[in-house]
Amino acid sequence: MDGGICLVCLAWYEENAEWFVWIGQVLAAPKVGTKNKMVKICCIGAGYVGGPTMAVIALKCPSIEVVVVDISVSRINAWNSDQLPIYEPGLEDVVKQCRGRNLFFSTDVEKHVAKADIVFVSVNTPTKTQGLGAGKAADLTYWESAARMVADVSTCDKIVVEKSTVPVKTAEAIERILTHNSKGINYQILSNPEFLAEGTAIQDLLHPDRVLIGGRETPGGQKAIQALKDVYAHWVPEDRIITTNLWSAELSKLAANAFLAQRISSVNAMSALCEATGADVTEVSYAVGKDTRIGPKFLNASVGFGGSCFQKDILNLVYICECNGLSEVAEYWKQVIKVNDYQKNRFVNRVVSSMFNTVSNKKIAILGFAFKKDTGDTRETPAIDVCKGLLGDKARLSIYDPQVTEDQIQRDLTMNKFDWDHPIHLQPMSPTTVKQVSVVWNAYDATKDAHGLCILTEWDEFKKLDYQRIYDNMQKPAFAFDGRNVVDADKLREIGFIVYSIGKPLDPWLKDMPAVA
Ligand SMILES: NC(=O)c1ccc[n+]([C@@H]2O[C@H](COP(=O)([O-])OP(=O)(O)OC[C@H]3O[C@@H](n4cnc5c(N)ncnc54)[C@H](O)[C@@H]3O)[C@@H](O)[C@H]2O)c1
Ligand SMILES: O=c1ccn([C@@H]2O[C@H](COP(=O)(O)OP(=O)(O)O[C@H]3O[C@H](CO)[C@@H](O)[C@H](O)[C@H]3O)[C@@H](O)[C@H]2O)c(=O)[nH]1
Repeated sequence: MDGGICLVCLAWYEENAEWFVWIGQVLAAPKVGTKNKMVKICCIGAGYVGGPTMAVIALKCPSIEVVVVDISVSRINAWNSDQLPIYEPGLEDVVKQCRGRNLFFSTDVEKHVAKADIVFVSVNTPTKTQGLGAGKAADLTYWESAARMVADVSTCDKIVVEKSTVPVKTAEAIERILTHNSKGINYQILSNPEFLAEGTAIQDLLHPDRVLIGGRETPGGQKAIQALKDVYAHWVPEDRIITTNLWSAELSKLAANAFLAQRISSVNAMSALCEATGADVTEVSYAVGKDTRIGPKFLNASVGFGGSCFQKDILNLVYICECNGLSEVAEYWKQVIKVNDYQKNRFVNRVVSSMFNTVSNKKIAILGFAFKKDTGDTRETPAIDVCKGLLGDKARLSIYDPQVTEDQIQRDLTMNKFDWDHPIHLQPMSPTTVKQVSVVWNAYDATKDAHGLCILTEWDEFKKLDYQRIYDNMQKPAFAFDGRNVVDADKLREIGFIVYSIGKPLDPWLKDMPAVA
């Protein structure tokens, strides 16, 4: 009789197995964001992304407690002081409104991770410098150690959010680490890549074009997506919150950066052709960008793109393509970086060849060192390559940037490629200095007695300088090389400068100089 009942049950269970699995997953999904429970968010990594992103979440969600944790004591101390560790317009105001209310910065990583419902992981994911995939693949050491720590210390169910930019399929690896010894704790992994740009981070976070959330297509995964959506819904319109599967979200981040960087390399490639033909790259960009299918943004020719993301993420994409046997696709994206390197070299060659083929012992003023305006960030800034190129030709450099310290500049000019994003280099380094380099605190000191000046960052103040005063205090002939097309070249020529602007018809002086490779 008993056996008969069991058989009936079994048949019924088999018929409804899918339903049972669904119910099981819903019950097992992390109990996050349920009514009457204050959601606790912890973000691992208090850097350029973790700090501003969490500050905006805290600002917009007063009912959520947000703690940002980091292993770097100096960074956390700075976040808790009046001198925030990063410069971003509007950031200080947001932090001041929330810090101590529902926004906290701490080095007590384990304590805060243990209790959090949602853990964002926003640690650095630099390019590997050694071993398999060195120079291309993403180094996930910091991500992996963060994930292992989460698994070790967790005391409640968690949604773990990939905020860092990671290779596609990373979530699978993270899932394995978390669930291998889960001690009954349920984890859901979400991919929620960040699209903010530095210098406009707060505005980008307050008014994002889109928020992307990728998760598993299981009921548990969907529930986790909804919990994160609920956080963003405090201020982001629903139609801007896109949900996808995990791999689409991970890959979309790399794709977006590759597309953006590709536009810059395209316009920079055109700038070389403009110089050779007498076309003007600004006019070409304007005409091309007027096509609504192309659009006007991100078409400014420059000395090259910089920043911690574009090169790293494209190299990562190239590596993933190669690993998947897609060598033609890998080659296609590699070209974006090759053109960027070409553009930086072309600029250095132009400076040297214009100045009688040598800058040895000549003073060159470098105006701007950050990778773009409104940030003090120098990671992968084109200024590093340009300065190293000029130093290679034995120039003496006098550098001015309104937001970058002497210590940072010296460190950047002595560091090896790809080393900058590894935590050991976030610590103070031995005071090796490049003797041919001096760092000054205004553009007039930098240019005094200089043979030439190079504008490498588009800081607004460089548009408004008194170029007559600068010219009067420089050696003659006085050269101006505008790597960002910020100055009025005609006005400078009237003053007496010999001017080079990226992608513009060449000054007669430069035309007569030997061809630039
Ligand atoms: N900078 C940007 O504009 C930007 C924008 C979008 C995405 N991203 C991506 O976001 C991620 C973070 O970038 P970032 O610019 O904020 O980097 P960052 O170097 O400024 O910050 C990362 C922080 O993580 C900390 N950290 C590393 N391992 C840790 C650990 N195990 N526990 C605790 N803290 C740890 C480091 O000390 C550092 O302070 C990267 O993957 C990057 O590609 C960056
Ligand atoms: O028309 C342009 C636009 C930008 N740049 C240069 O490109 C680099 C990158 O600029 P930007 O993209 O504005 O700054 P990032 O902070 O590096 O932001 C990029 O990288 C982030 C990290 O992944 C992403 O989140 C952002 O969406 C993406 O724009 C800088 O050197 C700019 O000067 C140009 O040369 N020409």
